[in-house]
Amino acid sequence: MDLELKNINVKLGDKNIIQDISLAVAKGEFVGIIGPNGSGKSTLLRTIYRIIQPNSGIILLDGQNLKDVKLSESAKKMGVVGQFNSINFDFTVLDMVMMGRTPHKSLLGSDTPADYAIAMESIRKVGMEKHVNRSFSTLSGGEKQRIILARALTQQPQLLILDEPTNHLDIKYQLQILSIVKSLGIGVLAALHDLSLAAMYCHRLYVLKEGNVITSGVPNEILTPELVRDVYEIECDIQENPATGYLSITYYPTCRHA
Ligand SMILES: Nc1ncnc2c1ncn2[C@@H]1O[C@H](COP(=O)(O)OP(=O)(O)OP(=O)(O)O)[C@@H](O)[C@H]1O
Repeated sequence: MDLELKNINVKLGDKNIIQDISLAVAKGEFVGIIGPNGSGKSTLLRTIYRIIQPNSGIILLDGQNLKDVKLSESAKKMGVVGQFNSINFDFTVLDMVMMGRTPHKSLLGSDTPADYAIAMESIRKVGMEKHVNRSFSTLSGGEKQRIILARALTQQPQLLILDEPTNHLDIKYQLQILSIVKSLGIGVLAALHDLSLAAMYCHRLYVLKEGNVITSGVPNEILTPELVRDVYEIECDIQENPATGYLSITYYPTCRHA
């Protein structure tokens, strides 16, 4: 499943938040969106998963205008891990993950053993199998994040939209979650804050500043100290590790400590 955005504009209140953004995610491609706080990453993703209506522009899902696709149909195809996952009811971990099957069911459809098997496999993938009967609300922030990802995996989506999926996670789970997502081999569009991880996992990056894409391309080609200075207003050094090929980024403090 591929995703294409053509000239998307989003205005919230009296402010143009997203300005004429075009981007594409091909089948099997892991695409990152980076940019400073308030640059419009979440707004763009929320527009794609239909919480926000664009003021103009077209979103195509496998060539079909998203406006013409029923919400229930796009929910089958698009899995979402959003930024805030507060819930008002107390569910068990298993209940929470089983919700991922909902788009695939008819109104009164009941859960089948196959649904449970898919949910358990997703819980195992995120390393939470010991906690299936726990109350979701008692989990730590990172554990909740892993369960929300397991719910999205249970949906068996063809496209995943992730808004800072590694928020709250320790480094082991940051690497694990991004590796799991990449191994799915489906299209992924993820807003990421950590530039080293973005460079390590993403096939391509779009760089947002004040609601505009200022550049896009292969991480090792576009991530330069000049770009980081322009976008984040900080100095850094970027080297490619000759052994791994991964980028190593050293940030310089904005003021020296005594
Ligand atoms: N409903 C709204 N009304 C007015 N402005 C809004 C609204 N929602 C978001 N904004 C503004 O839009 C801008 C972009 O916000 P957004 O959350 O998309 O940024 P972001 O790049 O995801 O930021 P962060 O890295 O901090 O999560 C911000 O200036 C924010 O204050």
